[in-house]
Amino acid sequence: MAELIDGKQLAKKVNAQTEQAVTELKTQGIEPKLVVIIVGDDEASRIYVRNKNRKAQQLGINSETKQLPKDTSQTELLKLIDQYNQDETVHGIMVQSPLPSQIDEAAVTRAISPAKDADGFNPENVGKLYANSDLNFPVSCTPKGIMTMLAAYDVQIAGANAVIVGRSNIVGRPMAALLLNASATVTVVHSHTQNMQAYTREADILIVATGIAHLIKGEDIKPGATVIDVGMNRDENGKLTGDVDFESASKVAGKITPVPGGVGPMTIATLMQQTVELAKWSE
Ligand SMILES: Nc1nc(=O)c2c([nH]1)NC[C@@H]1CN(c3ccc(C(=O)N[C@@H](CCC(=O)O)C(=O)O)cc3)C=[N+]21
Repeated sequence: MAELIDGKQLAKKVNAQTEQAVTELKTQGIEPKLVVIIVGDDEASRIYVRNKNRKAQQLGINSETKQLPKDTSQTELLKLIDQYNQDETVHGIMVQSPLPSQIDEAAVTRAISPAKDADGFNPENVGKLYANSDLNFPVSCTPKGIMTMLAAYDVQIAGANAVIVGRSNIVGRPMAALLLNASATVTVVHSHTQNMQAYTREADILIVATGIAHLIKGEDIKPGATVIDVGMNRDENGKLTGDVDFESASKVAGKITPVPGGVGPMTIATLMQQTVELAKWSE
């Protein structure tokens, strides 16, 4: 049986470090502040945002949620973002997905100041990630949190075959860049890939981020591989399940993340960590 990569437990450790960093910043007169903007009333979004606020409060991070009506225009949203860009008490800004159809997500990511980009989605920061910059800059929290998980569980990255299933801007692409920067041999497979299993079966590190429940089964995994499941799918009963069939996969993998209790808690912990980093870098 595979070793469990316990995201919930690791998130606690990361959060404890963040809390410590917040205490230190406050002695220098800096109070880290995160602003979360929600447009509309998506049920899942509200739950995530409530969890984020609770976590921020626990760690001493000042968090403000700005709830906007679902018919908010793009112009109004961009104007609000600009106000937060100018506000010196704000260190991190994020706009929760999904957004209503009248709003262009790419325009929103461009509008958030790169120095306050809590999600790391601004193209300037994405460019630094791809260029393997050694400057300080924020990175998408889910893949950044996964790198923390791999390090904490002593997963060898340099020279490993890393296969990423999914090519989203939020997970697949930045994950590929981070692993390449850490000297893995990186392959990205996606919906147009022919014979996906031929790739996944060669992966020493397999990251699955597709939104397709149970896409990856034990037979698709190289024995002993590290399997990271980014999926967050709700089944008919509202139960959370990943993109990996944990039952069969955990018999083949060497290390594996559960859902829930894997990548999810690390995403939030990384968002908190990154907010504090943004505050630190703003000095
Ligand atoms: N701009 C933006 N940035 C985001 O980072 C972002 C977003 N929009 N929109 C929505 C998604 C989703 N997301 C999650 C984070 C943590 C859990 C999480 O902690 N999940 C727990 C359990 C949750 C449960 O049981 O419902 C777990 O996996 O153990 C889930 C989902 C961040 N997102």
